[in-house]
Amino acid sequence: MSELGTSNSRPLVAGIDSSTQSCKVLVCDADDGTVLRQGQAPHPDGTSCDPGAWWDALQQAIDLAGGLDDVDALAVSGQQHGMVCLDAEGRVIRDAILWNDTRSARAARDLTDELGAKTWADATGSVPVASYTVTKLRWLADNEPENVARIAAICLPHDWLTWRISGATSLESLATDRSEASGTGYYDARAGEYRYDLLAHALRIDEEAARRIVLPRVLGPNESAGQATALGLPEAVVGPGCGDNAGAALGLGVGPGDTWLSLGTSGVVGAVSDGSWHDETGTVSGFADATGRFLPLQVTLNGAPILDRVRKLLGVDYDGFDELALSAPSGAEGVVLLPFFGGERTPNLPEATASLTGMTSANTTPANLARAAVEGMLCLLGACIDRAASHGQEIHRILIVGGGSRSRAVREIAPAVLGRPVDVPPAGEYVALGAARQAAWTLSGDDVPPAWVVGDMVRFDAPHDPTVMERYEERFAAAFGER
Ligand SMILES: Nc1ncnc2c1ncn2[C@@H]1O[C@H](COP(=O)(O)OP(=O)(O)O)[C@@H](O)[C@H]1O
Ligand SMILES: O=C(CO)[C@@H](O)[C@H](O)COP(=O)(O)O
Repeated sequence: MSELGTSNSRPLVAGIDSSTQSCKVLVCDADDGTVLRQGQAPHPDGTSCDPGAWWDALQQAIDLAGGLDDVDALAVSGQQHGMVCLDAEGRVIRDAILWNDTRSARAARDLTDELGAKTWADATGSVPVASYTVTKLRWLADNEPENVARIAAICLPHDWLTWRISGATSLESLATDRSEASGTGYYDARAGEYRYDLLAHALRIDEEAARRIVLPRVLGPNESAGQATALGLPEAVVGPGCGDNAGAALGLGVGPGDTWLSLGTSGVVGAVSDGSWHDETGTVSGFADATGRFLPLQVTLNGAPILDRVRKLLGVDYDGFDELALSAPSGAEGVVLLPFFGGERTPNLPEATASLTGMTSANTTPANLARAAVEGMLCLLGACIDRAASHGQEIHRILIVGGGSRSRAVREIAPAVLGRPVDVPPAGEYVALGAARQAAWTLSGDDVPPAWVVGDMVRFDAPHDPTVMERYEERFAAAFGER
Protein backbone atom coordinates (compact mmCIF):
# COMPACT_ATOMS: atom_id res chain seq x y z
CA MET A 1 0.00 0.00 0.00
CA SER A 2 1.31 3.47 -0.82
CA GLU A 3 -0.17 6.90 -0.29
CA LEU A 4 -0.56 9.54 -3.00
CA GLY A 5 -2.18 12.96 -3.08
CA THR A 6 -3.48 12.70 -6.64
CA SER A 7 -6.47 10.98 -8.17
CA ASN A 8 -6.50 9.01 -11.41
CA SER A 9 -9.02 7.71 -13.91
CA ARG A 10 -8.99 4.14 -12.60
CA PRO A 11 -11.93 2.93 -10.48
CA LEU A 12 -11.89 4.10 -6.87
CA VAL A 13 -13.26 2.38 -3.80
CA ALA A 14 -13.81 3.50 -0.21
CA GLY A 15 -13.25 1.51 2.97
CA ILE A 16 -14.97 2.57 6.20
CA ASP A 17 -13.83 1.45 9.65
CA SER A 18 -16.57 2.28 12.15
CA SER A 19 -14.62 1.19 15.21
CA THR A 20 -14.91 1.81 18.91
CA GLN A 21 -13.19 5.16 19.19
CA SER A 22 -13.66 6.64 15.74
CA CYS A 23 -14.81 6.34 12.15
CA LYS A 24 -12.10 6.19 9.49
CA VAL A 25 -12.61 6.49 5.74
CA LEU A 26 -10.01 5.61 3.09
CA VAL A 27 -10.40 6.24 -0.64
CA CYS A 28 -8.23 3.83 -2.62
CA ASP A 29 -7.35 2.86 -6.17
CA ALA A 30 -9.42 -0.27 -6.77
CA ASP A 31 -6.68 -1.96 -8.81
CA ASP A 32 -3.74 -1.82 -6.42
CA GLY A 33 -5.03 -0.39 -3.11
CA THR A 34 -3.04 2.83 -3.25
CA VAL A 35 -4.53 5.11 -0.59
CA LEU A 36 -5.48 8.44 -2.20
CA ARG A 37 -7.37 10.26 0.56
CA GLN A 38 -8.53 9.67 4.11
CA GLY A 39 -10.59 11.15 6.93
CA GLN A 40 -11.34 10.32 10.56
CA ALA A 41 -13.92 11.53 13.10
CA PRO A 42 -14.34 10.54 16.76
CA HIS A 43 -17.09 8.42 18.28
CA PRO A 44 -18.48 9.21 21.73
CA ASP A 45 -16.66 7.64 24.70
CA GLY A 46 -18.39 4.92 26.64
CA THR A 47 -19.66 1.40 26.23
CA SER A 48 -23.14 2.17 24.92
CA CYS A 49 -24.02 4.52 22.12
CA ASP A 50 -26.85 5.98 20.03
CA PRO A 51 -26.17 4.52 16.54
CA GLY A 52 -27.00 7.97 15.13
CA ALA A 53 -23.55 9.05 16.43
CA TRP A 54 -21.90 6.53 14.04
CA TRP A 55 -23.84 8.01 11.14
CA ASP A 56 -22.79 11.57 12.11
CA ALA A 57 -19.13 10.54 12.49
CA LEU A 58 -19.29 8.82 9.10
CA GLN A 59 -20.49 12.05 7.43
CA GLN A 60 -17.66 14.01 9.07
CA ALA A 61 -15.04 11.42 8.13
CA ILE A 62 -16.31 11.36 4.52
CA ASP A 63 -16.06 15.18 4.34
CA LEU A 64 -12.53 15.06 5.75
CA ALA A 65 -11.66 12.43 3.13
CA GLY A 66 -12.72 14.86 0.41
CA GLY A 67 -16.12 13.25 -0.25
CA LEU A 68 -16.96 10.02 -2.03
CA ASP A 69 -18.47 11.41 -5.26
CA ASP A 70 -15.81 9.68 -7.37
CA VAL A 71 -15.97 6.21 -5.76
CA ASP A 72 -17.46 3.23 -7.54
CA ALA A 73 -17.89 0.98 -4.50
CA LEU A 74 -17.55 1.07 -0.73
CA ALA A 75 -17.83 -1.26 2.25
CA VAL A 76 -18.07 -0.90 6.03
CA SER A 77 -16.05 -2.79 8.59
CA GLY A 78 -17.20 -2.30 12.17
CA GLN A 79 -16.61 -2.96 15.85
CA GLN A 80 -18.03 -6.44 16.44
CA HIS A 81 -20.86 -7.72 18.64
CA GLY A 82 -22.68 -4.45 19.55
CA MET A 83 -26.41 -5.04 20.04
CA VAL A 84 -28.62 -2.82 17.85
CA CYS A 85 -32.34 -3.59 18.28
CA LEU A 86 -34.90 -2.13 15.85
CA ASP A 87 -38.67 -1.85 16.12
CA ALA A 88 -41.11 -2.64 13.32
CA GLU A 89 -40.60 0.85 11.84
CA GLY A 90 -36.82 0.42 11.79
CA ARG A 91 -36.28 2.78 14.73
CA VAL A 92 -33.49 2.03 17.20
CA ILE A 93 -35.18 0.81 20.41
CA ARG A 94 -32.41 1.78 22.88
CA ASP A 95 -28.74 2.77 22.79
CA ALA A 96 -26.57 0.02 21.34
CA ILE A 97 -24.69 -1.93 24.02
CA LEU A 98 -21.13 -2.35 22.76
CA TRP A 99 -18.61 -5.21 22.86
CA ASN A 100 -16.67 -3.60 25.72
CA ASP A 101 -19.68 -3.28 28.05
CA THR A 102 -19.52 -5.90 30.81
CA ARG A 103 -23.04 -5.50 32.24
CA SER A 104 -23.91 -8.87 30.65
CA ALA A 105 -21.16 -10.81 32.48
CA ARG A 106 -23.75 -12.56 34.65
CA ALA A 107 -25.87 -13.33 31.58
CA ALA A 108 -22.80 -14.89 29.91
CA ARG A 109 -22.25 -17.14 32.94
CA ASP A 110 -25.94 -18.09 33.03
CA LEU A 111 -26.08 -18.97 29.33
CA THR A 112 -22.94 -21.08 29.64
CA ASP A 113 -24.22 -22.87 32.76
CA GLU A 114 -27.67 -23.48 31.28
CA LEU A 115 -26.56 -25.17 28.06
CA GLY A 116 -22.94 -26.08 28.77
CA ALA A 117 -19.77 -24.64 27.23
CA LYS A 118 -19.43 -27.54 24.78
CA THR A 119 -22.91 -26.97 23.34
CA TRP A 120 -22.09 -23.33 22.62
CA ALA A 121 -18.63 -24.05 21.23
CA ASP A 122 -19.95 -26.83 18.97
CA ALA A 123 -22.88 -24.75 17.74
CA THR A 124 -21.35 -21.30 17.33
CA GLY A 125 -17.56 -21.72 17.59
CA SER A 126 -17.41 -19.77 20.85
CA VAL A 127 -18.47 -19.93 24.49
CA PRO A 128 -20.45 -16.81 25.57
CA VAL A 129 -18.54 -13.94 27.16
CA ALA A 130 -19.96 -10.52 28.03
CA SER A 131 -18.84 -9.07 24.68
CA TYR A 132 -21.11 -11.22 22.52
CA THR A 133 -24.50 -10.04 21.29
CA VAL A 134 -26.28 -13.11 22.66
CA THR A 135 -25.35 -12.18 26.24
CA LYS A 136 -26.55 -8.60 25.74
CA LEU A 137 -29.88 -9.99 24.56
CA ARG A 138 -30.18 -12.12 27.70
CA TRP A 139 -29.34 -9.03 29.76
CA LEU A 140 -32.14 -7.20 27.93
CA ALA A 141 -34.60 -10.03 28.62
CA ASP A 142 -33.74 -9.90 32.33
CA ASN A 143 -33.63 -6.13 32.73
CA GLU A 144 -35.74 -4.50 30.02
CA PRO A 145 -38.38 -7.06 28.98
CA GLU A 146 -40.54 -4.22 27.63
CA ASN A 147 -37.81 -3.60 25.03
CA VAL A 148 -37.66 -7.29 24.08
CA ALA A 149 -41.38 -7.09 23.29
CA ARG A 150 -40.65 -4.25 20.81
CA ILE A 151 -37.85 -6.03 18.90
CA ALA A 152 -38.62 -6.56 15.21
CA ALA A 153 -34.98 -6.89 14.04
CA ILE A 154 -31.54 -7.33 15.61
CA CYS A 155 -28.34 -6.24 13.89
CA LEU A 156 -24.78 -5.15 14.61
CA PRO A 157 -23.11 -1.72 14.21
CA HIS A 158 -21.76 -2.42 10.71
CA ASP A 159 -25.02 -4.03 9.54
CA TRP A 160 -26.95 -0.96 10.72
CA LEU A 161 -24.54 1.46 9.00
CA THR A 162 -24.61 -0.51 5.73
CA TRP A 163 -28.42 -0.48 5.88
CA ARG A 164 -28.50 3.30 6.48
CA ILE A 165 -26.04 3.88 3.64
CA SER A 166 -28.24 1.88 1.26
CA GLY A 167 -31.22 4.07 2.14
CA ALA A 168 -33.37 0.94 2.51
CA THR A 169 -36.25 1.13 4.93
CA SER A 170 -37.57 -2.43 5.04
CA LEU A 171 -36.09 -4.61 7.76
CA GLU A 172 -35.76 -7.45 5.23
CA SER A 173 -33.04 -5.41 3.48
CA LEU A 174 -30.71 -5.73 6.49
CA ALA A 175 -27.54 -7.59 5.48
CA THR A 176 -24.35 -8.80 7.10
CA ASP A 177 -21.51 -11.23 6.39
CA ARG A 178 -20.20 -14.44 7.99
CA SER A 179 -17.51 -12.70 10.06
CA GLU A 180 -20.06 -10.52 11.82
CA ALA A 181 -22.77 -13.16 12.16
CA SER A 182 -20.18 -15.49 13.75
CA GLY A 183 -19.67 -13.00 16.60
CA THR A 184 -23.31 -12.88 17.64
CA GLY A 185 -23.41 -16.18 19.55
CA TYR A 186 -26.46 -17.37 17.58
CA TYR A 187 -24.90 -18.22 14.20
CA ASP A 188 -23.25 -21.46 13.12
CA ALA A 189 -20.53 -20.36 10.69
CA ARG A 190 -19.66 -23.96 9.78
CA ALA A 191 -23.22 -24.69 8.61
CA GLY A 192 -23.90 -21.10 7.52
CA GLU A 193 -27.15 -20.77 9.45
CA TYR A 194 -28.64 -18.81 12.31
CA ARG A 195 -29.46 -20.79 15.48
CA TYR A 196 -32.92 -19.43 16.31
CA ASP A 197 -33.11 -21.92 19.18
CA LEU A 198 -30.18 -20.17 20.87
CA LEU A 199 -31.60 -16.73 20.13
CA ALA A 200 -34.94 -17.81 21.62
CA HIS A 201 -33.17 -19.23 24.66
CA ALA A 202 -31.27 -15.98 25.26
CA LEU A 203 -34.39 -13.82 24.89
CA ARG A 204 -36.54 -16.18 26.98
CA ILE A 205 -39.07 -16.48 24.14
CA ASP A 206 -40.18 -19.49 22.10
CA GLU A 207 -38.43 -20.41 18.88
CA GLU A 208 -41.42 -19.47 16.74
CA ALA A 209 -41.32 -15.93 18.16
CA ALA A 210 -37.54 -15.81 17.59
CA ARG A 211 -38.04 -16.77 13.94
CA ARG A 212 -40.31 -13.74 13.50
CA ILE A 213 -37.40 -11.45 14.45
CA VAL A 214 -35.56 -10.26 11.34
CA LEU A 215 -31.86 -11.10 11.40
CA PRO A 216 -29.63 -9.66 8.66
CA ARG A 217 -29.27 -11.81 5.55
CA VAL A 218 -25.73 -13.29 5.52
CA LEU A 219 -24.14 -12.28 2.22
CA GLY A 220 -21.27 -14.01 0.45
CA PRO A 221 -17.79 -12.43 0.72
CA ASN A 222 -18.24 -10.22 -2.38
CA GLU A 223 -22.02 -10.09 -2.67
CA SER A 224 -23.49 -6.60 -2.97
CA ALA A 225 -25.61 -5.16 -0.16
CA GLY A 226 -27.12 -2.55 -2.52
CA GLN A 227 -26.10 0.95 -3.57
CA ALA A 228 -25.00 3.93 -1.46
CA THR A 229 -28.21 5.83 -2.14
CA ALA A 230 -28.41 7.62 1.23
CA LEU A 231 -24.92 9.06 0.64
CA GLY A 232 -26.17 10.54 -2.64
CA LEU A 233 -24.26 7.87 -4.62
CA PRO A 234 -26.97 5.75 -6.26
CA GLU A 235 -24.44 4.17 -8.64
CA ALA A 236 -21.88 3.18 -5.99
CA VAL A 237 -22.01 -0.50 -5.05
CA VAL A 238 -21.96 -1.39 -1.34
CA GLY A 239 -20.01 -4.49 -0.32
CA PRO A 240 -21.27 -6.84 2.41
CA GLY A 241 -18.89 -5.33 4.99
CA CYS A 242 -17.33 -7.33 7.84
CA GLY A 243 -16.21 -7.29 11.47
CA ASP A 244 -13.20 -5.09 12.16
CA ASN A 245 -10.88 -8.00 12.84
CA ALA A 246 -11.87 -9.74 9.61
CA GLY A 247 -11.29 -6.37 7.94
CA ALA A 248 -7.77 -6.15 9.39
CA ALA A 249 -7.00 -9.68 8.17
CA LEU A 250 -8.17 -8.78 4.65
CA GLY A 251 -6.31 -5.46 4.68
CA LEU A 252 -3.09 -7.09 5.84
CA GLY A 253 -3.53 -10.02 3.47
CA VAL A 254 -2.52 -12.45 6.24
CA GLY A 255 -2.00 -16.09 5.36
CA PRO A 256 -1.18 -19.40 7.06
CA GLY A 257 1.42 -19.01 9.81
CA ASP A 258 0.76 -15.29 10.26
CA THR A 259 -0.43 -14.14 13.67
CA TRP A 260 -1.38 -10.53 14.07
CA LEU A 261 -1.58 -8.44 17.18
CA SER A 262 -4.01 -5.55 17.02
CA LEU A 263 -3.54 -2.85 19.65
CA GLY A 264 -6.77 -0.85 19.32
CA THR A 265 -9.31 -0.27 22.08
CA SER A 266 -9.20 -4.05 22.38
CA GLY A 267 -6.10 -6.19 22.16
CA VAL A 268 -6.36 -8.97 19.60
CA VAL A 269 -4.26 -12.01 18.81
CA GLY A 270 -5.62 -13.41 15.56
CA ALA A 271 -4.94 -15.79 12.70
CA VAL A 272 -6.79 -17.20 9.70
CA SER A 273 -7.56 -20.88 9.40
CA ASP A 274 -9.18 -23.18 6.84
CA GLY A 275 -11.03 -25.19 9.49
CA SER A 276 -13.54 -23.96 12.08
CA TRP A 277 -12.53 -23.57 15.76
CA HIS A 278 -14.62 -24.83 18.69
CA ASP A 279 -12.65 -24.16 21.88
CA GLU A 280 -14.86 -25.21 24.76
CA THR A 281 -12.52 -23.59 27.30
CA GLY A 282 -13.84 -20.34 25.81
CA THR A 283 -10.41 -18.80 25.36
CA VAL A 284 -10.34 -18.79 21.56
CA SER A 285 -13.29 -17.22 19.74
CA GLY A 286 -14.03 -19.36 16.68
CA PHE A 287 -15.18 -16.58 14.34
CA ALA A 288 -15.37 -16.61 10.52
CA ASP A 289 -13.24 -14.37 8.30
CA ALA A 290 -14.30 -12.20 5.36
CA THR A 291 -13.17 -14.59 2.61
CA GLY A 292 -14.90 -17.88 3.44
CA ARG A 293 -12.32 -19.14 5.96
CA PHE A 294 -12.23 -18.95 9.76
CA LEU A 295 -10.72 -16.48 12.18
CA PRO A 296 -9.62 -17.87 15.56
CA LEU A 297 -9.21 -14.83 17.80
CA GLN A 298 -8.30 -14.07 21.36
CA VAL A 299 -9.56 -10.64 22.30
CA THR A 300 -8.82 -8.63 25.42
CA LEU A 301 -11.03 -5.82 26.69
CA ASN A 302 -7.86 -3.88 27.44
CA GLY A 303 -5.68 -2.75 24.55
CA ALA A 304 -3.95 0.57 23.77
CA PRO A 305 -6.04 2.48 26.38
CA ILE A 306 -3.81 0.79 29.01
CA LEU A 307 -1.03 3.04 27.74
CA ASP A 308 -3.36 6.07 27.60
CA ARG A 309 -4.37 5.65 31.25
CA VAL A 310 -0.79 5.59 32.55
CA ARG A 311 0.42 8.22 30.05
CA LYS A 312 -2.27 10.66 31.19
CA LEU A 313 -1.45 9.93 34.83
CA LEU A 314 2.16 10.82 34.09
CA GLY A 315 1.10 13.96 32.21
CA VAL A 316 3.11 13.25 29.04
CA ASP A 317 2.38 12.99 25.32
CA TYR A 318 2.92 9.87 23.21
CA ASP A 319 6.60 10.67 22.51
CA GLY A 320 7.28 11.56 26.14
CA PHE A 321 5.68 8.30 27.25
CA ASP A 322 7.83 6.28 24.83
CA GLU A 323 10.97 8.02 26.04
CA LEU A 324 10.12 7.28 29.67
CA ALA A 325 9.30 3.61 28.99
CA LEU A 326 12.48 3.10 26.97
CA SER A 327 14.63 4.77 29.62
CA ALA A 328 13.61 2.17 32.26
CA PRO A 329 15.31 -1.24 32.43
CA SER A 330 13.55 -4.38 31.24
CA GLY A 331 11.23 -5.55 34.01
CA ALA A 332 10.70 -1.98 35.33
CA GLU A 333 12.78 -2.85 38.41
CA GLY A 334 10.00 -5.13 39.65
CA VAL A 335 6.97 -2.89 39.04
CA VAL A 336 4.24 -4.98 37.37
CA LEU A 337 0.93 -3.71 36.04
CA LEU A 338 -1.99 -6.14 35.91
CA PRO A 339 -3.82 -4.02 33.34
CA PHE A 340 -7.51 -4.91 33.80
CA PHE A 341 -8.87 -1.37 33.80
CA GLY A 342 -12.07 -2.41 32.03
CA GLY A 343 -12.54 -5.86 33.58
CA GLU A 344 -11.23 -8.56 31.23
CA ARG A 345 -12.48 -10.99 28.65
CA THR A 346 -9.36 -13.09 27.94
CA PRO A 347 -8.81 -14.32 30.59
CA ASN A 348 -12.51 -14.18 31.43
CA LEU A 349 -12.51 -11.83 34.46
CA PRO A 350 -15.23 -9.30 33.74
CA GLU A 351 -15.19 -7.91 37.27
CA ALA A 352 -11.39 -7.64 37.55
CA THR A 353 -9.71 -4.30 38.26
CA ALA A 354 -6.19 -3.15 37.44
CA SER A 355 -3.38 -3.11 39.97
CA LEU A 356 0.18 -1.90 40.12
CA THR A 357 2.29 -4.28 42.18
CA GLY A 358 5.86 -4.55 43.40
CA MET A 359 6.33 -0.85 44.10
CA THR A 360 8.98 0.29 46.56
CA SER A 361 10.22 3.75 47.45
CA ALA A 362 13.21 3.10 45.17
CA ASN A 363 11.47 1.84 42.02
CA THR A 364 8.32 4.01 41.92
CA THR A 365 9.47 6.30 39.12
CA PRO A 366 7.64 7.68 36.08
CA ALA A 367 9.98 5.65 33.84
CA ASN A 368 9.17 2.36 35.59
CA LEU A 369 5.43 3.10 35.56
CA ALA A 370 5.53 3.78 31.81
CA ARG A 371 7.58 0.63 31.22
CA ALA A 372 5.23 -1.44 33.42
CA ALA A 373 2.26 -0.22 31.32
CA VAL A 374 3.90 -1.31 28.07
CA GLU A 375 5.06 -4.61 29.56
CA GLY A 376 1.68 -5.28 31.21
CA MET A 377 -0.15 -4.80 27.91
CA LEU A 378 2.37 -7.01 26.09
CA CYS A 379 2.24 -9.73 28.77
CA LEU A 380 -1.56 -9.84 28.51
CA LEU A 381 -1.23 -10.43 24.76
CA GLY A 382 1.87 -12.63 25.15
CA ALA A 383 -0.19 -15.02 27.27
CA CYS A 384 -2.69 -15.16 24.35
CA ILE A 385 0.13 -15.94 21.90
CA ASP A 386 1.39 -18.74 24.15
CA ARG A 387 -2.13 -20.17 24.37
CA ALA A 388 -2.56 -19.95 20.58
CA ALA A 389 0.68 -21.91 20.17
CA SER A 390 -0.44 -24.48 22.75
CA HIS A 391 -3.69 -24.91 20.79
CA GLY A 392 -1.55 -25.92 17.81
CA GLN A 393 -1.67 -22.60 15.95
CA GLU A 394 1.40 -22.27 13.71
CA ILE A 395 3.17 -18.99 14.37
CA HIS A 396 5.74 -18.16 11.70
CA ARG A 397 5.64 -14.42 12.14
CA ILE A 398 3.89 -11.83 14.28
CA LEU A 399 2.56 -8.60 12.79
CA ILE A 400 1.58 -5.62 14.98
CA VAL A 401 -1.12 -3.16 13.90
CA GLY A 402 -3.63 -0.74 15.49
CA GLY A 403 -3.17 2.63 17.20
CA GLY A 404 -0.88 1.22 19.93
CA SER A 405 1.58 -0.06 17.31
CA ARG A 406 2.49 3.58 16.61
CA SER A 407 4.31 3.60 19.95
CA ARG A 408 8.10 3.23 19.52
CA ALA A 409 8.28 1.75 23.02
CA VAL A 410 5.74 -0.94 22.13
CA ARG A 411 7.60 -1.89 18.94
CA GLU A 412 11.00 -2.02 20.65
CA ILE A 413 9.90 -3.75 23.87
CA ALA A 414 7.57 -6.32 22.24
CA PRO A 415 10.30 -8.73 21.03
CA ALA A 416 11.93 -8.78 24.48
CA VAL A 417 8.66 -9.65 26.21
CA LEU A 418 7.22 -12.00 23.56
CA GLY A 419 10.51 -13.76 22.82
CA ARG A 420 9.92 -13.42 19.07
CA PRO A 421 10.65 -10.71 16.52
CA VAL A 422 7.68 -8.58 15.47
CA ASP A 423 6.97 -7.16 12.01
CA VAL A 424 5.39 -3.75 11.71
CA PRO A 425 3.71 -2.95 8.39
CA PRO A 426 3.77 0.61 7.04
CA ALA A 427 1.59 2.90 9.19
CA GLY A 428 -1.95 2.55 7.95
CA GLU A 429 -5.57 1.89 8.75
CA TYR A 430 -5.72 -1.82 7.94
CA VAL A 431 -9.34 -2.37 8.97
CA ALA A 432 -10.52 0.37 6.60
CA LEU A 433 -8.11 -0.92 3.97
CA GLY A 434 -9.66 -4.39 4.29
CA ALA A 435 -13.12 -2.87 3.80
CA ALA A 436 -11.84 -1.04 0.72
CA ARG A 437 -10.34 -4.26 -0.63
CA GLN A 438 -13.67 -5.99 -0.10
CA ALA A 439 -15.42 -3.13 -1.97
CA ALA A 440 -12.99 -3.60 -4.88
CA TRP A 441 -13.70 -7.33 -4.80
CA THR A 442 -17.46 -6.69 -4.87
CA LEU A 443 -16.96 -4.30 -7.78
CA SER A 444 -14.88 -6.81 -9.77
CA GLY A 445 -17.17 -9.78 -9.13
CA ASP A 446 -14.03 -11.96 -9.30
CA ASP A 447 -13.65 -15.22 -7.37
CA VAL A 448 -10.78 -13.87 -5.27
CA PRO A 449 -10.01 -10.44 -3.77
CA PRO A 450 -7.79 -8.09 -5.81
CA ALA A 451 -4.07 -8.72 -5.26
CA TRP A 452 -3.22 -5.64 -3.21
CA VAL A 453 0.27 -5.69 -1.76
CA VAL A 454 1.10 -4.34 1.71
CA GLY A 455 4.40 -2.40 1.70
CA ASP A 456 7.62 -3.62 3.33
CA MET A 457 7.44 -4.63 6.97
CA VAL A 458 10.00 -3.33 9.45
CA ARG A 459 11.26 -6.09 11.72
CA PHE A 460 11.98 -5.35 15.40
CA ASP A 461 14.04 -7.81 17.41
CA ALA A 462 15.65 -7.78 20.85
CA PRO A 463 17.08 -10.31 23.32
CA HIS A 464 14.29 -12.22 25.07
CA ASP A 465 13.82 -11.38 28.76
CA PRO A 466 11.62 -14.26 30.03
CA THR A 467 11.61 -12.84 33.57
CA VAL A 468 9.10 -10.13 32.52
CA MET A 469 6.43 -12.67 31.61
CA GLU A 470 7.33 -14.92 34.56
CA ARG A 471 6.91 -12.10 37.06
CA TYR A 472 3.63 -11.00 35.42
CA GLU A 473 2.30 -14.55 35.69
CA GLU A 474 3.37 -14.83 39.33
CA ARG A 475 1.56 -11.60 40.22
CA PHE A 476 -1.44 -12.64 38.13
CA ALA A 477 -1.65 -15.99 39.96
CA ALA A 478 -1.37 -14.23 43.32
CA ALA A 479 -4.28 -11.94 42.42
CA PHE A 480 -6.57 -14.26 40.46
CA GLY A 481 -5.29 -17.82 40.94
CA GLU A 482 -3.67 -20.11 38.37
CA ARG A 483 -5.30 -20.15 34.91
N1 LIG B 1 1.76 6.88 19.27
C1 LIG B 1 0.90 6.20 20.01
N2 LIG B 1 1.33 5.57 21.13
C2 LIG B 1 0.49 4.87 21.93
N3 LIG B 1 -0.84 4.73 21.67
C3 LIG B 1 -1.32 5.34 20.58
C4 LIG B 1 -0.50 6.09 19.69
N4 LIG B 1 -1.29 6.56 18.70
C5 LIG B 1 -2.55 6.13 18.97
N5 LIG B 1 -2.58 5.40 20.09
C6 LIG B 1 -3.74 4.78 20.76
O1 LIG B 1 -4.41 3.91 19.88
C7 LIG B 1 -5.78 3.80 20.28
C8 LIG B 1 -6.66 3.89 19.06
O2 LIG B 1 -6.31 2.85 18.20
P1 LIG B 1 -7.30 2.36 17.06
O3 LIG B 1 -6.65 1.18 16.43
O4 LIG B 1 -7.65 3.51 16.18
O5 LIG B 1 -8.55 1.95 17.96
P2 LIG B 1 -10.04 1.52 17.58
O6 LIG B 1 -9.94 0.84 16.24
O7 LIG B 1 -10.44 0.60 18.69
O8 LIG B 1 -10.90 2.75 17.56
C9 LIG B 1 -6.04 4.93 21.28
O9 LIG B 1 -6.14 4.35 22.58
C10 LIG B 1 -4.80 5.82 21.12
O10 LIG B 1 -4.47 6.53 22.28
O1 LIG C 1 -14.82 -7.52 20.54
C1 LIG C 1 -14.04 -7.47 19.61
C2 LIG C 1 -13.77 -8.65 18.77
O2 LIG C 1 -14.26 -9.84 19.30
C3 LIG C 1 -13.32 -6.18 19.34
O3 LIG C 1 -12.25 -6.38 18.52
C4 LIG C 1 -14.22 -5.18 18.73
O4 LIG C 1 -14.47 -5.65 17.41
C5 LIG C 1 -13.65 -3.77 18.73
O5 LIG C 1 -12.31 -3.67 18.38
P1 LIG C 1 -11.40 -2.34 18.21
O6 LIG C 1 -12.28 -1.14 18.22
O7 LIG C 1 -10.41 -2.38 19.30
O8 LIG C 1 -10.74 -2.52 16.88
